[in-house]
Formats: sequence, structure tokens, C-alpha cells
Amino acid sequence: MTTEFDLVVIGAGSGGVRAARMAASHGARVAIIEERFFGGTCVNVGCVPKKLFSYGSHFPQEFALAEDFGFSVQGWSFDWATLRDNKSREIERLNGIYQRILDQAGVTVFEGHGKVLGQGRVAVDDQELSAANILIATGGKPYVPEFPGCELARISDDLFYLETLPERVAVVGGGYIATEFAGILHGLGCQVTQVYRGDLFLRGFDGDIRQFVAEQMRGQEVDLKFNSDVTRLDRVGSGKQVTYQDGSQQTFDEVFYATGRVPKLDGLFADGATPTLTEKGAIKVDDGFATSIPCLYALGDVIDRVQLTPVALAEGMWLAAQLFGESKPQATMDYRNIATAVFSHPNIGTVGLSQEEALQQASAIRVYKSGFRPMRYTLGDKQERSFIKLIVDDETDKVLGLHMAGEDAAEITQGFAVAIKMGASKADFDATVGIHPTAAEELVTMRQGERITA
Ligand SMILES: Cc1cc2nc3c(=O)[nH]c(=O)nc-3n(C[C@H](O)[C@H](O)[C@H](O)COP(=O)(O)OP(=O)(O)OC[C@H]3O[C@@H](n4cnc5c(N)ncnc54)[C@H](O)[C@@H]3O)c2cc1C
Ligand SMILES: NC(=O)c1ccc[n+]([C@@H]2O[C@H](COP(=O)([O-])OP(=O)(O)OC[C@H]3O[C@@H](n4cnc5c(N)ncnc54)[C@H](O)[C@@H]3O)[C@@H](O)[C@H]2O)c1
Repeated sequence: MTTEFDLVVIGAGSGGVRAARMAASHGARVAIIEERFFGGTCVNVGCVPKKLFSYGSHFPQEFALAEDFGFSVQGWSFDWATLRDNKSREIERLNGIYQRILDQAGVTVFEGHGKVLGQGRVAVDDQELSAANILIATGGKPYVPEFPGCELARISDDLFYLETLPERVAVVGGGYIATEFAGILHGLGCQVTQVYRGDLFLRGFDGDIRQFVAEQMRGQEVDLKFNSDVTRLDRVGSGKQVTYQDGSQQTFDEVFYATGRVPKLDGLFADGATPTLTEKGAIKVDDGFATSIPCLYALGDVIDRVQLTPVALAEGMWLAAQLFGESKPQATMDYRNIATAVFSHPNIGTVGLSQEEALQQASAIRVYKSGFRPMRYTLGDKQERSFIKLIVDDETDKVLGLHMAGEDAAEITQGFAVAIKMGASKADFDATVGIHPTAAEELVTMRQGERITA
């Protein structure tokens, strides 16, 4: 049988679209299959609508701040339906753009469910395609643990389409999504309880940052309930009653679960066509994104390495160049020093190692910390603060980690990520003349470090 396509991609999300476009730009005959929405999680129920809601959720704070500058902003009100529907309109526009980008790149688009039938064989619903290579970029889906009443839990997708905004909300989980949702919902006026089973949320982030964000959120009157596990959910009137492991109970209007995501493999493989999976149910790939089946590749959230859009994009570009490019990229994808942000209130920006990780790799480090009240807040009694931390290898002077929580943390961190990726030393930071007055200048004016040995 002749192959119709050099590459068939299943899933038109961040990784799939980028791989398809880039492969086509290298001259490959490419098809892509999408069953739900163009642009995938990030565009439809992830980064983009989340960030739009996050922008919205800062307005009450801005109105209050405006008073300190002499503006009178009284009598404002908020209409959830306007924010939700404006967001949905913008997402529809982006869906169209994604489809057009694929068309313009010469990628053949199929709308339907993609299924791997065997080596080089893919089905789109009832139609069969043949391909020299197949790429799985089907992403992930929310995971909710099994417990009595778990069917009453809402997932992150639901937030983006809620009919009405609940007054009292519980957000269960201590990762990116739960912490971002807690900030958004609180900012939009909900009474929020974030429930986390461990001592302190945001596991994996730098310890000082985790503490700082918890203090700031408590200061904003978000109820952070740590060391709490939900054992059951019951419907009580129009509310949902949470029972905790200690027997205590609380009733909310909505309970969101953000307890991680799992790879999306539903109906993806015909019998006998499933590649090897990891213990956590992700598709197992080698350094070149090859699965255990010849010419079958996978990348993005479905391989569960780093669940971030820019990582899926980078993996897609890498693979397209590797398979079809004239010049091959570096031997393997470089996952070191990937900058990331949590769009919580306050924002977190981070790149490189946390203090805990640095102490496992270096025999001694220097830690520079600065906590301050941003100038914007100094005219009134607002207690918003920012916190910045640099971690430096004491022997080599190389900056190993940069962490910030506070206003503009994500934007500031992105710029500094270039320096850290290039291997900047603390002396390089010191030799950089700051921009005054900014919060970011703090990062090039930190002089008093504390030496800590492993
Ligand atoms: C609430 C939330 C907020 C987030 N915020 C951020 C953020 O701020 N920054 C960031 O970097 N990352 C963020 N992420 C993570 C980011 O969205 C993902 O890492 C990224 O979308 C992964 O891209 P992907 O291509 O692997 O999968 P996806 O974008 O999930 O795309 C997979 C696509 O495959 C389709 N599909 C699945 N199965 C099939 C099938 N059998 N046939 C056809 N099509 C199929 C799906 O419908 C989907 O369109 C967020 C995620 C969530 C849930
Ligand atoms: N700003 C961003 O870049 C951004 C935003 C959102 C999501 N994301 C990506 O999406 C991924 C998924 O986000 P997430 O927040 O769902 O996952 P996560 O892995 O960040 O956090 C999951 C949380 O749920 C908790 N948990 C897991 N199982 C549980 C259980 N049975 N009971 C109670 N708690 C449980 C974990 O302890 C953890 O705190 C993230 O890892 C991230 O890579 C990125």
C-alpha cells in the first residue's frame, strides 16, 4: 500500500499543531486529526482562558488601589456572564486561527476521533489513513480520585463554562491549577477554601516561595486548609458538603478538584497496537520521542515529562526537524532550566533549582533574598509584598536558581531565564546596571548572601 502521508498527527493541541506545521514546512505530507477543539487544552480550557480570568480577577484590587491615587471608583459591579462569554468568543477566534494556520501550512485536517490501528495505519472514525510516521499528541485529562461522592466534584474544564459563579468554593489540590483557581475565584469575589493534603502546597517549588505565597494568600483571606484530606462529598440542599478525614464538615456551593492530570489514551489504540506505557500510564518514549512501536512517536502531556505548553511546542519542533528537517537539531531535547510561572495571587516565576534541589547538587550555595513592598502600593495601606530569591553555586558563582513571587513575577522571570540558560554568574548579575525604579532591579542589586552548606 502506498502511504498517503509522511506524518499523521493525532491531537491538534500545542504539541500536535506545532509538529504538524513544522513537518509541513520541511516539505512533509502531513495530516492532523482533532476530535474536540483546535488548539487543545491550552487554548480552550487551560493557559489562555485561565490567564484571561486571572486578568479579570485583579480588577477589584486595582479599583481599591486607584483610590490611593485619588481616583474614585465607587459602585462597580461584576458580571460573570460577560467575562465568561467574552472569553468564549476570544477562544472561538483562536480556534479559527489554529485551523487556518494548519490549512495555510498545507496540513490536511480531519475532524474526528483518531485511533492507531497498527504500524503506519490510523483510523479517523470510519476512515483509514496510511502514514510513514504517526505522532500521538493527545494531551491529558483531569484526574479525580475515587471516593464516595466524587461524581459531585467539578474539574478544571468546568470553571470555564460555569452558568453562575458560586459564592462559597472549595478547591482541592495544591499544585498549579488549584492555586491559580483559588486566586482567580477569590479575586472574582468568591469565598475560597483551598484544601491540600500535605503540610504546604506547591510541592517542588522553592520552600521560601511556598511559605511566602501561603502567607500572602492568607493575608488576602483565602482559607488555606493544609493537612486535610476529603473523604466524602454529599449533596446538601443546593450545596455540596465536604467531609474531612478528621470528621469535620463544611458546605460549599461548588467543589473543584485539581488533583493532577493523566494522559489521554481513551480509544486511542486498536487491540494489539498499544505501545509500552510507563507505570503512571503515560506513553513511554526514548530521547527521540519514539515509542516501542516502529515509526510511532508521542510527545506533550501524553508522555508526562513536563506538562507545559512551551515544552510541548519545543518537543513538536524538535521532532519535526529530526524527522524531516535538512539540518537535524541537537541530539536530544534540553529540559534544563525551563522557566515556569504559577498565575496565582501573587504570581510565581521560577527558573532553575530550588534551594532544596541546589543543596543536593552543590556542596555549598549562597542564597540572596529580598522581600519588599512594590512602589505601586506605597501610597495607601495595602500590604501587598514581593519576594525574590537567587541561589548561587558558592564555588563557581553560577546562578543556579531564580525565584520570585509578587507582581509581574512571570514577566520578569522570562527575561532572566535567558541569562540563566546561558549560565550567567552572580558577578554577571552584579555587573548589570538596573532599571530604576522597577521591581526587577532588585535582582541585580542583591549583595548580602547567606552561605549554606549541603
Ligand atoms: C487549567 C490549565 C491551565 C494551564 N495553564 C498553563 C499555563 O499557564 N502555561 C503552560 O505552559 N501550560 C499550562 N497548562 C498546561 C498546558 O495546557 C499543556 O501542557 C498543553 O496543552 C499540552 O499540550 P499537548 O499538545 O500535549 O496536549 P493538548 O493541548 O491537551 O492537546 C491534545 C489534543 O488532542 C485531542 N485528542 C485527544 N485524543 C484524541 C483522539 N483520540 N483523536 C483526536 N484528537 C484527540 C484533544 O481534543 C486535544 O485537542 C495548563 C493546563 C490546564 C489544564
Ligand atoms: N501556569 C502553568 O504553567 C500551569 C497552570 C496549570 C497547569 N499547568 C500544568 O498542568 C499540570 C497539571 O496541573 P495540576 O494542578 O492538576 O497538577 P499538579 O501535579 O501540579 O498538582 C496536583 C495536586 O493534587 C494533589 N493530589 C494528587 N492526588 C490527590 C489526591 N488523591 N487527593 C488529594 N490531593 C491530591 C497533589 O498533591 C498536588 O498538590 C501541572 O503539573 C502543570 O505542569 C501549568
